[in-house]
Amino acid sequence: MITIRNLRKSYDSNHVLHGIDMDVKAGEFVVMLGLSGAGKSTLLRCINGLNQPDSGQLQVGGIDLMRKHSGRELARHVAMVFQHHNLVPRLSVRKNVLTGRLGQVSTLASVLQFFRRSDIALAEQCLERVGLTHKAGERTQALSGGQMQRVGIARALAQRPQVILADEPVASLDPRTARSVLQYLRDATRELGIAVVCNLHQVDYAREFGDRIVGLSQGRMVFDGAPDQLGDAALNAIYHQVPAMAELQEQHTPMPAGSWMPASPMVATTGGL
Ligand SMILES: Nc1ncnc2c1ncn2[C@@H]1O[C@H](COP(=O)(O)OP(=O)(O)OP(=O)(O)O)[C@@H](O)[C@H]1O
Repeated sequence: MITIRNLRKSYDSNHVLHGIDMDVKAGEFVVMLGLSGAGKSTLLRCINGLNQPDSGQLQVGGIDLMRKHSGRELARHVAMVFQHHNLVPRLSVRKNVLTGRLGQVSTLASVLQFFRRSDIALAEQCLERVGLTHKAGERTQALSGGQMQRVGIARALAQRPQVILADEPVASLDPRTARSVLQYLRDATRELGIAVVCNLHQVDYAREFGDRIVGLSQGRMVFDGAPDQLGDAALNAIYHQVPAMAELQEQHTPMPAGSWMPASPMVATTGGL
């Protein structure tokens, strides 16, 4: 569903991604971990077409993003779930979910907010998936933060995407609500066979919800494996800046599953992750 090879991205002289390799399959829930500034959001923005990579290969749902492509077509394949949900507070919950269909109706219909019956039925199904059928007619601004994030997930599902990218979707939620939101996201994506890449800062949630975890450090992939392979060594590689890593990665060999780049023995162990 997503194929990334030797992907590089700079902002002027700031080299942010240094040759990323990653494949994500349909139905796979991949959690991406990394320190602030590691390049996680930049990678997501490359996958959703907002950032143009400098070089490498990037294919999403059969679309080659390194070539000229239609943004509208890509929007049909890729949906986003944001940290601050990006909903319209004064609109009803149902209408917010229906905005997920706007990219798939004509421009006139989208300006007039004219939706087909099938779109409305789909919005209802998506709300049911996140347990919010009873809130469909309410103004979105009356919902709790966790409920709003579930509306954000329903809106993403209403796009019928092949890929969902979630950028710190539970950063502003309490632990119980955060778990419930991640559970809804994971269940829906598994049942619908959607490929998910979800940036998180919480290692516990990554272990609990990820089918697979990838770790980014200074724009390099330093871990790619199953949750039970994410031990101290891998956490050191992800959360500490290790000088030797740069030289090792420059050789650019794709990482086998479960592998991590060794941390320097000089680096202290991570605490409070
Ligand atoms: N639009 C931009 N223009 C210039 N530099 C940018 C831009 N977006 C990100 N950067 C830089 O790219 C680097 C990686 O940022 P990015 O947001 O991808 O990191 P991140 O891992 O997602 O961090 P966080 O966890 O804090 O969101 C940082 O040095 C940042 O300053």
